[in-house]
Amino acid sequence: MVERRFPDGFLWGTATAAYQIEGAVDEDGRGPSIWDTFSHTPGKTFEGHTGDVACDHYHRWPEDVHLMQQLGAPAYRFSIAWPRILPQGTGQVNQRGLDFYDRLVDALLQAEITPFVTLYHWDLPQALQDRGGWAARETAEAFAAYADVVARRLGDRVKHWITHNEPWVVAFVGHFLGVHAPGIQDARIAIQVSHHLLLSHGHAVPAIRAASPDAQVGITLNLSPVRPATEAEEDRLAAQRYDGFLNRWFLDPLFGRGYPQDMLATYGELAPTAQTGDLDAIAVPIDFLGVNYYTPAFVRYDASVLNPLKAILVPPEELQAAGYELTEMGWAIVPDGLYELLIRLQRDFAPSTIYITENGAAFADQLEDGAVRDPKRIAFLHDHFAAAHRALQDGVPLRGYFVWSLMDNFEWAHGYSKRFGLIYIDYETLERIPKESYAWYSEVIRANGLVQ
Ligand SMILES: CO[C@H](O)c1c[n+]2c([nH]1)[C@H](O)[C@@H](O)[C@H](O)[C@H]2CO
Repeated sequence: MVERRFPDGFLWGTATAAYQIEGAVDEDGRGPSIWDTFSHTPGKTFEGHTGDVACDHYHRWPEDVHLMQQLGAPAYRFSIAWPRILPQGTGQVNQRGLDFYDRLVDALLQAEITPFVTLYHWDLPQALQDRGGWAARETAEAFAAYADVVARRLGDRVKHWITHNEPWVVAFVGHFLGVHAPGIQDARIAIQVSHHLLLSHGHAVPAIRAASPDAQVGITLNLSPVRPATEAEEDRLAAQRYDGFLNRWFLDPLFGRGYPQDMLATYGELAPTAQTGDLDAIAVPIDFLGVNYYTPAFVRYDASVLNPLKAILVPPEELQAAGYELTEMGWAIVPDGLYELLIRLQRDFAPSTIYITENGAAFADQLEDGAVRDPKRIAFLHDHFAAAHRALQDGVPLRGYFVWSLMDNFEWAHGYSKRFGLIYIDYETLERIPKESYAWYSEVIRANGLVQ
């Protein structure tokens, strides 16, 4: 008996990203990306892992589409590798790169799977980085030109487009913390990068719409409810600043409100340089908001003068001591955080449509007697699906849910040490082994709801 039934036509899916699964980094004319450079730089990734082979999806995609078909998920979110399409970032188009995605899209449609295409999931062509990368305004234009090339080739069949995956991570993990490519540690550059990413989104949307009639176009943000560590005034104010840093800095301009005044004041002379018309371009109406949710942000005041935010995240061990169960990433498991986030988005921004474009968890999956029993992932997904269902009942326009991830893959700086997949990858043989959660999710999709 289905206790929590989702609306008819609800788009259940899975998600991946090019650099994390494809491999074949030197094949068919692909150029190097900043993640090729970064992962090959000693000390940057777990045990020097790279995406050179990854899951070899570039060659094994027919098997992977078959596994999606067997799962029964009606949608699949994947990203296109800019360096396969424009190896130098601009200029000469690599037709063999377009051909790969053309074949993949046709196979998905043949399998009655709706493709959701992410145009940028962090693998900037190295040639563009050599010309300033996202810190250079020209890269925003290069992105719009890349989007145009891809949409012209696939736009007759791809009708769901995501310009960017998580501009906050690209800007602040890649250019402030420096633990993602390109490994820059500069707050001013990071804030300027966030502006150029949003600007590139604003210029890409009209290009996609022109080349892909009646398409739905959106952007995916990593968003979290922000919870103060204590009710102390300084912690509550720190949480407010962190909410501006993580959430409102992107949501406000995308929904036509410009950059939040409190954050411009907090950033002071670190604030981005914008040109006339930039904010109007960024505020181009979108058809949906993609939400990546994994865990709330628990925040406390930090007096360090080197930290303009004066707010830091509570460390995982403290959360564990406070009773939270953690995933292998050290992220607290808080399904209600998803409900809280969705209700807030509906209340404060009222997007016409929301897709959860990523939600999932890494656990210490073990292959035993040819099987992978992952009850923690089943419990994680069950409880987050239930939270999404509650939000739907409270009026949130949620139209789909993409589990991260279809298969274990290259988890950025963690390399292959963290497993998020519904399908286990044996990295020795590249064999695909569906986990118990794969069968469980298949049942949820078939029932279009939770059965208990
Ligand atoms: C706080 O988590 C982030 O929102 C986030 C988590 N994740 C992501 N963003 C990225 O979009 C994926 O490429 C990662 O593989 C995935 C799992 O780490």
